[in-house]
Amino acid sequence: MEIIFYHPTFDTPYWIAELSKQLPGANVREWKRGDNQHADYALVWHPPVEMLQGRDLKAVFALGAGVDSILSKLKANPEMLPESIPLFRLEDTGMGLQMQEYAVSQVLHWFRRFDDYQAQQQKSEWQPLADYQREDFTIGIMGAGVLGSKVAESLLAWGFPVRCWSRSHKAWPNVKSFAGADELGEFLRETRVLINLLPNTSETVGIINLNLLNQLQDHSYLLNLARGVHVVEDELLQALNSHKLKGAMLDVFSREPLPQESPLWQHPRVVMTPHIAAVTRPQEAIAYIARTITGLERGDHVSGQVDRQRGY
Ligand SMILES: NC(=O)C1=CN([C@@H]2O[C@H](COP(=O)(O)OP(=O)(O)OC[C@H]3O[C@@H](n4cnc5c(N)ncnc54)[C@H](O)[C@@H]3O)[C@@H](O)[C@H]2O)C=CC1
Ligand SMILES: O=C(O)C(=O)CO
Repeated sequence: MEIIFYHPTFDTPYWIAELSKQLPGANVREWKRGDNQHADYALVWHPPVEMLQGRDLKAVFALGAGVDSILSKLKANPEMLPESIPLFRLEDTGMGLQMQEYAVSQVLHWFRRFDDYQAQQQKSEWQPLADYQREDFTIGIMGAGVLGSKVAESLLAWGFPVRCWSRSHKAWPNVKSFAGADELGEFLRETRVLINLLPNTSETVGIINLNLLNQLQDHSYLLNLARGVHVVEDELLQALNSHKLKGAMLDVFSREPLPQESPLWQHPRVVMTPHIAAVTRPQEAIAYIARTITGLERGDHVSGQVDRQRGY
């Protein structure tokens, strides 16, 4: 079995060595420009079109959870990967735990009013504030998929009321489930902390706009862990400046790196990280890919296949 690997920044020799260990019958090689030799599987992130085009592959694996970048490249170059070749993505592989760490730490930061105490400290002000109550701190998770479910689990464990919104209803214990455009308003009405874990699709671009933010509880918070294009950044600033939103923590931006001139950098109630909420963990990802390839070779049903029509 022949496997080609391409990632612009990963430690390619490590990946090749580990994949070779876990798939003993496979010959794994780094794809380099000009390599037209046969391959059964391709493991990729931001692949050049010529890497995939015209190949008779059994499957392609995206080396991340979101497949928006590869699907947008496919839209511009449909011949890069015919529909008959399945595309897989990473399901969790250690990203769920990282999202839990991120979400829990920031929700607790807001809940314990550390943002207010930081602002007071800057004014040398010693002033205990009233506690927030959990019943006024409903967490609303948009995108109830692999990562959304992990985040919901972790916040339930801290005793917060949790609700989720997705395409179809979920039967998760102790989580109120809302689905589709018809139930979005009801989902938002009681949400105090909105956590975004939607995929980037034509239906979700710009979904977090002023109209949506205005439907949240007053003095709400936004945690964007998914993609920058979900948020209309000017409208987010309007919601912050009107104090409809008390704070926002953003891991992702419509342009990355965030341009120096963006007012988000300096906003006193915005905190940010440079797209690190959950990164691909090589060991877990390699184990998942090896397991999935083994399953595909046996003809088993395996999970993680992207529905290209749906866009995730
Ligand atoms: N910031 C970061 O470091 C990372 C960000 N991500 C982002 O997180 C996203 C989610 O990842 P997973 O949970 O693995 O995806 P998933 O595919 O398991 O879950 C997606 C969820 O969104 C819902 N959804 C999709 N379209 C919808 C629509 N139009 N209306 C309502 N609900 C809709 C689906 O029903 C599903 O519940 C990825 O697509 C990626 O963009 C993923 C990993 C790291
Ligand atoms: O896996 C993804 O989709 C990511 O955004 C990784 O940072």
